[in-house]
Amino acid sequence: MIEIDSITKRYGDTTVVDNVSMTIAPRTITVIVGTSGSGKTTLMRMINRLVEPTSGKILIDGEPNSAIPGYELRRRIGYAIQGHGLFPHRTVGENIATVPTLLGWEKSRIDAKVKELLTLFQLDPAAFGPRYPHELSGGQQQRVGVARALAAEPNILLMDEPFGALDPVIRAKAQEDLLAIQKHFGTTIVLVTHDMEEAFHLADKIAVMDKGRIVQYAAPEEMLVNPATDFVETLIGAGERPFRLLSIGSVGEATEAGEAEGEAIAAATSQRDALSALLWAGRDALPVVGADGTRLGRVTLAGLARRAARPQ
Ligand SMILES: Nc1ncnc2c1ncn2[C@@H]1O[C@H](COP(=O)(O)OP(=O)(O)OP(=O)(O)O)[C@@H](O)[C@H]1O
Repeated sequence: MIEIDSITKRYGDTTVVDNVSMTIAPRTITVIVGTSGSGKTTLMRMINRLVEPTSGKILIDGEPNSAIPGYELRRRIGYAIQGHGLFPHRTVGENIATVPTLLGWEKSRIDAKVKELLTLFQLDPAAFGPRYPHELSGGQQQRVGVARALAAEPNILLMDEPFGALDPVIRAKAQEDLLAIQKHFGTTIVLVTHDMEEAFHLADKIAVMDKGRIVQYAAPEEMLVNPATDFVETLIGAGERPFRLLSIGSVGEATEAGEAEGEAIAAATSQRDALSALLWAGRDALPVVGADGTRLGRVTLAGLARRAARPQ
């Protein structure tokens, strides 16, 4: 659990984060959105003390982060940023091993961890471990960046625009990977993004920042139905509301009994992408398959239309 208590950051006369309080529940994904310069990155960096607050405090599992030594913060809180921040002269394996090496883990334990993470991110350890970052695609580098952030088994992961530089197809895949990894490790994730679609797809809770303050901190559905201010409503995009609702849910949750013709959709796909696939295929229904390829039922236009309507 992360408890942010009346935290303020000033640079000279400028208040960048203004008396923010919020509690982030364990094993959830919290997404921070807001206009450029609203203080999102600064707020996040105060969690792992890359930025020291002017006033206020932050508790990590009940303990003030100011009382936790630096090496311990690095172990407990992973950090992944846009552009991956990989060390260019270290191999992929060495990059992932950075924090475990600093912490003095035994070599066999480090090697096992590197192998586990590369496998989890669908990168063959024998092929990718010895390569250098410039020998990887942008999407592969991004995965290595997240793998490195997870290497010391942190229970908190901070991510600053982690998918910002990726093209839409790889970005969607990276988001699915993140959801799977969050489930696998039970990590508490705080993620900053400019992309509202990404926010609605990933978040358990969304925090909207404006001029250093949190103007709304709520579950995505709640924010859609009851935006706290005009600013929040504008940010969500009123015309996008039905589609945002569909972004929140997976096809698995919308699967109905019955048969359908056409190219199957994976249960993990967002309902929004399923709607798009249905419209593009010109069909009323498409089959749904699980991760192992088994038929689960079908997803229908009518079913998705019901889910896109304003919640009662
Ligand atoms: N070290 C610093 N010294 C002075 N001002 C700073 C410093 N770091 C950040 N700021 C200012 O604080 C404000 C908030 O910055 P921050 O990076 O937290 O915003 P953000 O919401 O993450 O923005 P973006 O979405 O553009 O990344 C900006 O106006 C920025 O110029």
